[in-house]
Amino acid sequence: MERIYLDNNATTMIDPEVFKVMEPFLKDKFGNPNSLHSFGTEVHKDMIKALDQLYAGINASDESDIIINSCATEGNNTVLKGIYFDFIQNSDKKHIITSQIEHPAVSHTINFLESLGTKVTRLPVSPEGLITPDSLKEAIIKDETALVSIMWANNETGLINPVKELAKIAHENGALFHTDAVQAIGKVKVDVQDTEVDFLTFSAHKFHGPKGVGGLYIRENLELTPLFHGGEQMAGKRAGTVNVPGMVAMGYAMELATSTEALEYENKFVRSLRDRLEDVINSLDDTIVIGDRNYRTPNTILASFKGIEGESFLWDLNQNGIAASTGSACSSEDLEADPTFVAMSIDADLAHTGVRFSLSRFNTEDEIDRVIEVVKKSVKRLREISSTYVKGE
Ligand SMILES: Cc1ncc(COP(=O)(O)O)c(CNc2co[nH]c2=O)c1O
Repeated sequence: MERIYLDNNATTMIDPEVFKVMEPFLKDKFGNPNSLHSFGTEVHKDMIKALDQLYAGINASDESDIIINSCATEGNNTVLKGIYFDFIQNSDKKHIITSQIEHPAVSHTINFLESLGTKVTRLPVSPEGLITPDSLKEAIIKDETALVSIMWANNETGLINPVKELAKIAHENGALFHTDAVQAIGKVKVDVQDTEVDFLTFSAHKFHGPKGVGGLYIRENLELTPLFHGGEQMAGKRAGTVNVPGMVAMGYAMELATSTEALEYENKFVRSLRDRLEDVINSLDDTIVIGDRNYRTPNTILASFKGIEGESFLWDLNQNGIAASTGSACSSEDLEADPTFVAMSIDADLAHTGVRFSLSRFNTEDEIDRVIEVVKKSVKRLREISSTYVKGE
């Protein structure tokens, strides 16, 4: 059976063209870039090219930093624990503001910092599922709030937060602004100069690069105590031998994912596939799609099917060769109601029925045609055998 992959918010396939660029650095060009001999120095120009691609991809200024690390989880920890070391522990600014719907890489790290004495405010989402500037204005404490950390786009709903406005409010009150942009890169335009964010994190495997490599953007004239200590790699900002194959691959993946043509393809063709599937889901009885599609990343649907446990639906889809998820794979084993649904005060029984479909540029019209047929049959079958579902109740 041909399998259909619709879980791209969890991870994406490496673009074959990216793999071609990466392969030599997994074979002949294996040198340690810190080595002074030719095996080390011969990879420098490729690393510089990769950095140029990353800077261009998010429109970072030459004076800013992009640190190559292992993933967005590391980047989020670096920012949050760096703020703890440099502000919470060593200044009058002891308050961090975040949201109730961050990925665990942010929320669990902030929970840990709270256990160490950090004052934390977790902003609720609006009924539309967004973090509003007004909610930040109410919570921020001038010259006491050290950092505001709000994700650019939510991994479960795809909903996009107004990071430019939120960063402005943070700066007006003497706070720095971090955004976890994992779900935004390659889907919407990410411009760190236009939005004036101070820290931004991303992972290559979310935009058709390899797993195990990510990036942390740090605005010019800012420094944080590093998470790792050791060698002098990344000018002492991130110790450890650089993952050259991953870095080179991530640079090219960033170029391919953020070009004007790529973003146009994502927001026209991929979105048209998403909208076609979403329209069919909306046509089914007792289903809801979370969030206004015009305020979501173009590839994501988080839908709730009354009377059908999310896990059961996923199993049925998987039996038909279709890969989706109940939300973040990091918590897909967790049957707790999806925090996003709870934060948006969606009925508890619906919160257990969330299924996320996340498309990519590698999906086709024929695939979506088959997904639509399977979804309609699965929903019908699962409701027929449901002991709780009564149409319209
Ligand atoms: C918003 C966001 N931040 C951070 C991460 C962590 O990225 P990593 O460090 O590269 O693992 C993810 C991964 N999100 C998901 C992983 O599986 N399903 C998801 O939605 C994410 O979606």
